[in-house]
Amino acid sequence: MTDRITLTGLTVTACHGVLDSEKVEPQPFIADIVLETDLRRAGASDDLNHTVSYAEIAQEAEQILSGPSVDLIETLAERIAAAALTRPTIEAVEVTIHKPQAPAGVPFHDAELGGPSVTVRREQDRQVVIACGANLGDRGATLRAAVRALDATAGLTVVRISPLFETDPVGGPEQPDYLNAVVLARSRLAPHTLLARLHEIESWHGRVREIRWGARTLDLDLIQVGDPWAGTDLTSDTDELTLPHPRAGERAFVLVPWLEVDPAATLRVGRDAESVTELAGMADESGLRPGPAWEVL
Ligand SMILES: Nc1ncnc2c1ncn2[C@@H]1O[C@H](COP(=O)(O)OP(=O)(O)OP(=O)(O)O)[C@@H](O)[C@H]1O
Ligand SMILES: Nc1nc2c(c(=O)[nH]1)N=C(CO)CN2
Repeated sequence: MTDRITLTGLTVTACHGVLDSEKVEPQPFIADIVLETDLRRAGASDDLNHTVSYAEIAQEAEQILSGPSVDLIETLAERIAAAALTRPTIEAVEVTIHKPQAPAGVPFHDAELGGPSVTVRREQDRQVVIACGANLGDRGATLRAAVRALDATAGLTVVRISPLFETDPVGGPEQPDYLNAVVLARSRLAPHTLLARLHEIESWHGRVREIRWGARTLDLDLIQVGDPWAGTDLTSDTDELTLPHPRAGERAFVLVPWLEVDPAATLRVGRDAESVTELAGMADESGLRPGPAWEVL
């Protein structure tokens, strides 16, 4: 995403440095912070909750800069970047720390903006689980194209693709059998950006939403973002986006392919990270059969 929020010239006088004199004689430290984040939703809604408050980021950085003394400006940059990345909507952050009056034994031309600086860039990197299904048209070709489109998404890398399963439809009106698969990916993208991308790929394949659980050319569901076992997964509880996917834990057509790409997978159920193997053991697997090989599609 090329959208950015930029904070330039945040200045704090503090005692960071390797030299003993720097520990007692305050000098200015200046931070420039660039947050990479998808601003389309906030731009459309005018809602602060859909973006990141620059004031919050600035105050947090100010606290780090005026906090306990450290030796290196690298440490300050790293800490500011790590704090910014705790927000789910920030895809990446670049932090530059200037130390214009650093005692380096040489004169710098500009006492306010010259001198040494360090820049670090850190990216979000989360595991993403996406369930894919199709039961209209050339199901295999559609799923193949969808996986390609996922992998072509900037900020998302497909890591593993499960085998295809031929599955009986679960719920909804009478309809043809599905082909289902699960894709494991890594991504820096915020959950709403991921969802928007899944909808975009669905729409390229003529996906329409008329009947709940009705037949569809392509269905891409966001099952989980982050790792519940490590406590790093993201949750969301709106109709627009519910994370983890509220019905994933009982769907054999999601759980069984998921185990193929991650036998140790866990799914958040309430406060717990539950083993997907155990959940699959409780789900009704009778409607699942091996599907065609991806290679023959
Ligand atoms: N985790 C999620 N993944 C995909 N869509 C979601 C998720 N949470 C909420 N939604 C919302 O659900 C709405 C309906 O999605 P969709 O048409 O794919 O449902 P469905 O596949 O028929 O049913 P189900 O949600 O049971 O799989 C979408 O508008 C989407 O915004
Ligand atoms: N077998 C099968 N049944 C379903 C599927 C699906 O992908 N496979 N998707 C649904 C809504 O997402 C509803 N029912």
